Amino acid sequence: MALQVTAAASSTVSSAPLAFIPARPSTSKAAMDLPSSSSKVFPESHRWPPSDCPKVFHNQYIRGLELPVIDLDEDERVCLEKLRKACEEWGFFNVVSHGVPQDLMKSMEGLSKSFFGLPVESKIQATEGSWKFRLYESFSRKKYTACSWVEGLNVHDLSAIPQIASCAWPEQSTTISKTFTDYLREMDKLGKRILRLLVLSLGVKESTASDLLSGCGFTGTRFNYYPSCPEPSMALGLVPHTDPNCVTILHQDSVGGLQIARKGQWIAVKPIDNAIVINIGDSFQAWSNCRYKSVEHRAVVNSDTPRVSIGYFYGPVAEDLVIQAPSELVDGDHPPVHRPFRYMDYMSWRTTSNLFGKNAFNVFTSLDFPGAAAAASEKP
Ligand SMILES: O=C(O)CCC(=O)C(=O)O
Ligand SMILES: [Fe+2]
Repeated sequence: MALQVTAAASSTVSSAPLAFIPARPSTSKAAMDLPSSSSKVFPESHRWPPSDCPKVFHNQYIRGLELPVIDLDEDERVCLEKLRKACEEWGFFNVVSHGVPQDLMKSMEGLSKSFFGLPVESKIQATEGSWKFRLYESFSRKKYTACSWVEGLNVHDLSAIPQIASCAWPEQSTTISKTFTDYLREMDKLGKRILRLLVLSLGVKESTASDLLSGCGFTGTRFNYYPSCPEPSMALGLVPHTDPNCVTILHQDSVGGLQIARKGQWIAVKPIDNAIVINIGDSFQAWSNCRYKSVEHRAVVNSDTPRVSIGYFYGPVAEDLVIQAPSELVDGDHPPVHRPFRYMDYMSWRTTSNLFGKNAFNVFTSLDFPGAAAAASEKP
């Protein structure tokens, strides 16, 4: 059975398959290939096939195609209406008056830059264990032809904070642990607040959504560092993808590089001072019965200025939470689009599937899943 969402997603710009070559260099090989960011040599390991290369510059913003801005201090009814429109039309928006102290955001940005500025060996040493340090690699070695122009630090376990702080900044580890913890607490508060508003903006009562609201929390955070790149038009910072969780909170510096797929083109997102970018993840798309969609996005790089971004992923943490649209969102005009699923199963599927971009989600949640599973084992 053809899925509504599959059809919609296939019209996005990024559905063009990224070339598939199973063998990829190991992390250390990729690191060895990578020149220091000041070098003018572009390593072949990072050259993407022309069809995947970005044609829109990091700062090629289009007037009139800016992300909606939601002021969280506005009257709740007005805010919900704007939110609904932003989610239906974009799947991405900026929030202002979000309550996260500006100095905390700047401190975190500074810490992130300071961490990525450490020698490679120190970064690897400081992140052994539950921190996963990804060095110039694509999300999955199996899936992609080339490495991404990014260093990424993924954190799934908050108890690792003191370890990284004491390895990376032995002299100030207590203060730095506190900054990390305070920051993540603020992100958690914001994630909770946004998820509730999203539910209400769909006209669903909080009580109906209680399983979702109480079953979501921190599913991870990722620090991205994109060094300046001698050949940005042949490189990708992050490959096109959707986020699997419910709500992503993206804090970026002022350089620019985030691009989102919209109506067949890539739109460069202009950073706004003190604003935070929010996007809908796959799990919320499923819960909303596809009223709100997760949107493919990517990061491009530039030749002048390194960039940092910090993604905070808020989503299902309760193991027994089944992601399923509430009855208010299913009717004759809105038949069920996705099958119910558990987040952990979806995450396992993502790591083993060969599908790119949003296709992994579309196939995994399709209502005729057994047939779709066979399709997924084929090369895209
Ligand atoms: O750096 C960016 O702008 C995008 C980051 C992102 O999409 C992610 O970490 O999932
Ligand atoms: Fe993302």
